[in-house]
Amino acid sequence: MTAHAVHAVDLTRVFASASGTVTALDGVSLIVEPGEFVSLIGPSGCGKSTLLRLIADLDQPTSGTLEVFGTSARQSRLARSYGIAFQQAGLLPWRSVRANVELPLAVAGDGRRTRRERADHLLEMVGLADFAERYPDELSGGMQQRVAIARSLATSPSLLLMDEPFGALDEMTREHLQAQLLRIREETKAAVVFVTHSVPEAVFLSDRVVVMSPRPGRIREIIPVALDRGESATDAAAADDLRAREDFTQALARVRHSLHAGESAGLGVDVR
Ligand SMILES: Nc1ncnc2c1ncn2[C@@H]1O[C@H](COP(=O)(O)OP(=O)(O)OP(=O)(O)O)[C@@H](O)[C@H]1O
Repeated sequence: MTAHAVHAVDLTRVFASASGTVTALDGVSLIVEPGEFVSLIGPSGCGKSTLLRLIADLDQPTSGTLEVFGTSARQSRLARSYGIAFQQAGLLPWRSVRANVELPLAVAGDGRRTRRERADHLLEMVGLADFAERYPDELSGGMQQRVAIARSLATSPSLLLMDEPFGALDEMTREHLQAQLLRIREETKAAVVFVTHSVPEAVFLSDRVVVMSPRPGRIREIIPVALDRGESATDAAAADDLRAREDFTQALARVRHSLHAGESAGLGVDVR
């Protein structure tokens, strides 16, 4: 039997601070299957980033168990099973675009030629082949984010962890990158855990939307999204059609309803 991409059971994370303790996650259980796209959505402070950081082994749970591809999060990190992209692209300004994408491969000890071939392939994939020699501050925000996504794919991860990667971008760029992400995911077959504040973004991208609630951070509901996305990954008109379709707007309504089910829900969430 193939291992789950992510298998979290009863995860709790309590932070101690001068003003008391904060239960960022309380009894969170979640399975993400290989190749599955799962979004985490919920009001500010409901623990989305905390959950992502635990999966990435950037933080440790207070209690509960967590496996990534059948091993500990730490082993999975060491095996380079996942790539990470955050809201800020986090590129190194003194390295060219290509050198930024090559960085994880350089860290892993890959040779110069392998690195270059892989980086050029990934830049092609995100539509930036002509910008390999440029430097990050010569690129727009959307282009920088595409470089960050290319970099997160450098080691061919089976899991992508993305924390609001399009959060700082304008609506047009955002929708364009959502389509690119759909296509990249089709090509790489990677599982994705994707944190967002946008209901339409979550519905457009996900196989399942995990709705979370705060204080303490819990999973309120997991909503399956069964949409035939057709050519949306490659055809902007098809993506527009999808966003106007009744099954799409019904899925939006379903997620919004779940978000609003709690008294404090809706805060910090884009429910347009
Ligand atoms: N290192 C930390 N020390 C203390 N408290 C923390 C720490 N990290 C997170 N928290 C608290 O844990 C809770 C969950 O935070 P988290 O960042 O996971 O929420 P989030 O859902 O990602 O929020 P947002 O949507 O605003 O990014 C919050 O109350 C936050 O203040």
